[in-house]
Amino acid sequence: MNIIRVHGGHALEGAVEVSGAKNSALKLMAATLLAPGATTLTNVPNISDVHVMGKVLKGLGVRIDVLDEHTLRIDTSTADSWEAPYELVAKMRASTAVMGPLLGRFGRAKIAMPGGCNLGARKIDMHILGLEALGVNFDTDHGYIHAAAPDGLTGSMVSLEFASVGATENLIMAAVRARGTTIIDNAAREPEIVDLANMLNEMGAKITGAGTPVVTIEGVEELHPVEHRVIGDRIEAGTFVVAAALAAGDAGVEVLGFSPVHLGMVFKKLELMGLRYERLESGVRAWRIDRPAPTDIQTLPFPGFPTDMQAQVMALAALADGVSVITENIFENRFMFASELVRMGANIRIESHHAIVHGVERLSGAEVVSPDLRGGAALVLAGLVADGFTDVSATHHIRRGYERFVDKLTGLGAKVESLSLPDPEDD
Ligand SMILES: CC(=O)N[C@H]1[C@@H](OP(=O)(O)OP(=O)(O)OC[C@H]2O[C@@H](n3ccc(=O)[nH]c3=O)[C@H](O)[C@@H]2O)O[C@H](CO)[C@@H](O)[C@@H]1O
Ligand SMILES: C=C(OP(=O)(O)O)C(=O)O
Repeated sequence: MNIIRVHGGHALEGAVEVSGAKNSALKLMAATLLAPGATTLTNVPNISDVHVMGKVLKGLGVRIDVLDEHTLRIDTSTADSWEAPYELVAKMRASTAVMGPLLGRFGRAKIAMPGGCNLGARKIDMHILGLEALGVNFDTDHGYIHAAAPDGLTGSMVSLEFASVGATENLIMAAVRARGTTIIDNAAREPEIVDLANMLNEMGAKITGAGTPVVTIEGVEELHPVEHRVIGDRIEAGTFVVAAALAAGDAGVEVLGFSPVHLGMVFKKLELMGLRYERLESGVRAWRIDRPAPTDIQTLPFPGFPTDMQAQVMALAALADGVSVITENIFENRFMFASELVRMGANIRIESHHAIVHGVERLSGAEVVSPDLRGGAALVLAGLVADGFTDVSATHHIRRGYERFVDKLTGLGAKVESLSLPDPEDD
């Protein structure tokens, strides 16, 4: 059993460089399918989700050369399959991001139905409705979605019921090769979507409005391979900013390699909780908050407060001087880590999609289970300031999205170790 053991009470100092954004890199990798030839992606995070997307692409006949730890040369000229199998989609839902590119390239895709995951049901009905508007027929059997556009894709007007990140991305990636113009209304505005549109435009696509609620895509005949740098990971950055808010020494901690503009609402809420920070050329320096003020947060699509930062900020609110209310509007199961935080002495009551967090003066180290990616990271953060040590298990969730998390924290002066312990189930 792999665990992360965190010894509380060690002040953080120095600088940490964040990796490329998981949620950008995965979609950029999928988008390379649209440009036959070799695209080079730099600043790719070395995380397990990227390895899964690599397997998905290889299964489609793509060749991937790892030029260095963060640089992938992805040659899609040999792609000859359009199937994303169950074993990979079940491991990582973002595998469904190949649907739009496969439709754009081959006019067909066979994708395992993703099913639910530990964050909730996570349907893909909006992806399907949007692609149907572009002329795609869907059929499902034996757990697979068969998508086909026998007459090619045709540009259309698509209004999304909700600003879904994945649906917006799949639609953009299909529409770049459609005949005519596609307009996506109520599109998601996340920075990773802007990164995707930027790369596609470098490849020869004609996309305007990415980062706004109305994205217009004029279809083109072909796209060509490029070299593109993945943007810095705003969620990894936000995680380290919360680490600083909990545990930085007097000199503060520098979090580098991302754009603070991508975390506007997170900084606004953290400032109201007492965070002091200064902008640097490629990041921020942040200081510890002596005793955080309580907060009132609701997760929303960008530029609202990101659901992917909710758990980390709840770990901070657990130590606030008062009662915080945190409302989760995006994923129904995203409070699972709260009961683990309660094992560490937090006082949290969940009422439907609201968490009422009564701040306590101290947390105490305990054995806890990482229920998902961000919940796991939040438990490690809580361990930084808990009395004694905290053992966080199910660390594979954390490796999905954090490159060398333990090393980066250790580099800041935290006492954190990766350990392999005998599994109690084996006794
Ligand atoms: C790999 C990746 O980029 N993941 C991010 C992406 O996930 P993802 O792209 O899956 O998130 P969406 O924005 O699509 O989902 C938002 C909500 O809409 C629902 N929904 C979505 C599509 C659909 O067809 N039908 C439907 O009901 C989902 O179940 C969820 O409740 O955006 C989320 C919201 O910012 C982030 O938390 C994830 O980190
Ligand atoms: C929810 C997340 O990712 P995914 O959509 O890949 O599950 C996340 O990055 O916090």
